[in-house]
Amino acid sequence: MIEARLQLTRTDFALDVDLQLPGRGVTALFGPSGCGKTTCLRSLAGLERARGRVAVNQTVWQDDAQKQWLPTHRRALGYVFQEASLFAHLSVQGNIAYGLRRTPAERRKVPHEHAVELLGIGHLLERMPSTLSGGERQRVAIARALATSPEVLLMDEPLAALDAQRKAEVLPYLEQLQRSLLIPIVYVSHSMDEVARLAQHMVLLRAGQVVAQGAVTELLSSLDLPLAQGDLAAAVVQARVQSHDTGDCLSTLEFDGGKLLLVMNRPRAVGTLVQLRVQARDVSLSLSRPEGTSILNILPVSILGMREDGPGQVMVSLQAGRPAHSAAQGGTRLLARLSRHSAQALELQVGMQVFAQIKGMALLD
Ligand SMILES: Nc1ncnc2c1ncn2[C@@H]1O[C@H](COP(=O)(O)OP(=O)(O)OP(=O)(O)O)[C@@H](O)[C@H]1O
Repeated sequence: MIEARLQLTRTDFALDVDLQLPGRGVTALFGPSGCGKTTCLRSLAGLERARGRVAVNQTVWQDDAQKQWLPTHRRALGYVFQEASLFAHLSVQGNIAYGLRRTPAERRKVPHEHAVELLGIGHLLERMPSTLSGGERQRVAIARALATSPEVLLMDEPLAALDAQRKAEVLPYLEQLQRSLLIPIVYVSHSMDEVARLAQHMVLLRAGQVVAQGAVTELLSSLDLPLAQGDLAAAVVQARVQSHDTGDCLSTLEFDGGKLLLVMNRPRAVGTLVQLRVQARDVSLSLSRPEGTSILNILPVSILGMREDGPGQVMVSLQAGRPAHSAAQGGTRLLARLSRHSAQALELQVGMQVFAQIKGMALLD
């Protein structure tokens, strides 16, 4: 668990946040350019001198009320910058060993071979940084940060300096880290695709303040947040591959709310976890189950909320798998963007059970 209360004032900017971040998985710091994501991350690391309190797993890194302050090198953290900052005069092996030397023996929990293996850089150990691609350099920088056995990994847009191909090369390693590490990762990004793919938790920042923090799937579909507004609004669905029909290239995916069918040219193994992005504009609603339609995915859903969304449009938040009034937790959130005319014609109301037709969805990988 990471708790941080941070305040910092600059001429044109003030950071004032109170964060409670889970002790596992990836938390994304998300928001528009200049909202304070990097400042927040640097303040957590002690690279900026914000006022307040920071505690990681009950270890206090900073508490101004108690006049406590640990400098960055005494905080058990790994920091990955946008551009990998490797020591040019040291080999890959030397760079990783440098991180290791910095760590007291009693704190070494991640064997250096494990960091090397997780990032797939075993074959690069003798190489010098100048001979590496951008993606490889960044993987080495992440391994070096991990080799220090941090209690938390702080990453500031680690993919931002990479082209699309390099990004695609590094992303699977980040996913792997997320799955196999027991430490939390705080990940700055302004790319919703990255957030949807990597993060389970999200802090939404605007002008130095927290607009909302919570599960990514919930924040994406909260009608009172800007993420669930406009033409690009989308929900993320976590699912598991249940079976694959090779004849039709059609996979059946199981999720908390039912089953979905997806044409997959490159089928994933049964049991694989996948994430799907379902755009609000690709979901339409009907009062009864449509028949004789080419649409593969039709789900019974209940209406959680509705909100005007631009001229003549309505955004509807939906719950698949559990009735809206059910006390049971769970189910999966979806969004549908409809014309106000249709919403009125169907007399849609909060709490109603309807059918969602999903015209398309994208696999996030
Ligand atoms: N060293 C600095 N001195 C003065 N102002 C700064 C400094 N660094 C950042 N700022 C300002 O502080 C605010 C927050 O910057 P920050 O870099 O944290 O935002 P961000 O959300 O990470 O932005 P981006 O997505 O563009 O990287 C901005 O208004 C920025 O101009």
